[in-house]
Amino acid sequence: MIIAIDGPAASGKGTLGKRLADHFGFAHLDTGLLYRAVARVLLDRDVALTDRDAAARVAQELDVTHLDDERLRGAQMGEAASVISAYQPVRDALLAFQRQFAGQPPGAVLDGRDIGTVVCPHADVKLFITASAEERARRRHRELLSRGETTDYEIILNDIRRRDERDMTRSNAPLKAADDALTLDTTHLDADQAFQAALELVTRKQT
Ligand SMILES: Nc1ncnc2c1ncn2[C@@H]1O[C@H](COP(=O)(O)OP(=O)(O)OP(=O)(O)O)[C@@H](O)[C@H]1O
Ligand SMILES: Nc1ccn([C@@H]2O[C@H](COP(=O)(O)O)[C@@H](O)[C@H]2O)c(=O)n1
Repeated sequence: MIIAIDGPAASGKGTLGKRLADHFGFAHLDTGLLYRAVARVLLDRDVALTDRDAAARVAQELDVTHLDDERLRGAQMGEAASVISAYQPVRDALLAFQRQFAGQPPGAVLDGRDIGTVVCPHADVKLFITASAEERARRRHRELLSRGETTDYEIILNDIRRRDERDMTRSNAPLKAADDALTLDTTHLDADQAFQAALELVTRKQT
């Protein structure tokens, strides 16, 4: 069984994905980490993010066993990932791994921007998780502060808006809900309430 979760930055996709995976005993992949990992290698090597060929090469050679580096979760990496993820050769290079991951028994939960539309168009359940930009910025602000990053709420809000705009308007695999996705607005739901609502949607879809 495959559960595909898409949505804009900091909407809670990863949190939900992990909880759903734990609940069902499935594997979970936060696909944003793949793009963040490509960006990290480029930044570490001082390669310009505009160098599409270099980005594609890094994606082709990416070591997917090292996605637990805390640095990947920082604000700079999210922004850089959003730039290089617009390049089709980068996306192509990461596709096979994501599909292979999705195919593992007894099931998998993948979250990202194009899971229901491109990576797993035949997923059993597709969720599109949203929340207002202001609420998402509040969540990310809290998260970054707790991780020791000095950040300003207004800067985060602007970053989120810019990243959403870039992700939604790019020509390759833009962020959008699949036609058969179930949308869940979590603006007024805490993490537990969002999980319960998502679980209900998944269960209803299964029966
Ligand atoms: N419903 C919720 N209410 C409040 N906080 C939440 C909720 N869901 C997630 N969070 C918190 O918001 C932050 C962002 O959540 P998460 O990382 O799951 O979002 P995401 O959509 O996966 O983000 P990204 O697209 O950047 O990877 C985390 O600190 C998480 O603990
Ligand atoms: N399936 C995906 C997942 C992510 N991206 C891009 O990576 C950026 C970082 O993702 P996070 O989920 O970790 O915030 C994101 O802004 C997208 O540009 C993607 O294109 N496809």
